[in-house]
Amino acid sequence: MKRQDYLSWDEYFMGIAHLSARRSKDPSTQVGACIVSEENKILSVGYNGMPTGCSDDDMPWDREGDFLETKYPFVCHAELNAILNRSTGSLKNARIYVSLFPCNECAKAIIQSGIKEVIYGDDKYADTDGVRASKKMFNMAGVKLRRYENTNRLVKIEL
Ligand SMILES: O=c1ccn([C@H]2C[C@H](O)[C@@H](COP(=O)(O)O)O2)c(=O)[nH]1
Ligand SMILES: [Zn+2]
Repeated sequence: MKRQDYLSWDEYFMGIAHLSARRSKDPSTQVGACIVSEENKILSVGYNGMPTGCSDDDMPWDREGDFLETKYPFVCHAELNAILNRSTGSLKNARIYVSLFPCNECAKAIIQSGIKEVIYGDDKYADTDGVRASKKMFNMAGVKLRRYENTNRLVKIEL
C-alpha cells in the first residue's frame, strides 16, 4: 500500500515558498514565492533580496529613517524575483504560492505575467492601501485569490 502521509500539492509548493524565504536577509519580513504550472511543475522560485550586484552587506535593511537609508527603495520582492527568475517560456495560467499577500507592485507584475491564481499565507498588511489596491486589481483582472489553509503539519529537514 502506498504511503498515506505524503505532502499535498499545496503543502509541497507552500513549503518550497517558505524554504525560499529562509534565503532572505531581511531581518523583519522574509518572503518566499513558488510559481507552478497547470501540470504542477515548478516554473520558478524567489525571495525578497537586494538586486544582483547590490551587496546585502552594503545595502540598508532598516524600516525607518530617511527613505534612502531604508530597504524599501532597493529590495526586490519575492514575487517579482520569481517572475524574473523564470528562465524560458510563459507563466500563462500558472499559479503562485507566496508566504505574504502580494503588494500592489507585485500584483501588477503577477497580472501582467499571466498568472491566474495566488495562494497566499500571511496577510498582515491587509489594512494597507497597497494591499487593498492589489485585491482590487486581482479581482478586476480575474486572478483567483485563495488563502493557504494551514494543515499544521511539521516538516523537519536536517541540513
Ligand atoms: O509583495 C511583497 C511585499 C513585501 N515584500 C518584502 C519587501 C520587504 O523586504 C519585506 C517587507 O518588510 P517589512 O519590514 O514587513 O515592511 O517584504 C515582498 O517580498 N513581497
Ligand atoms: Zn511586492
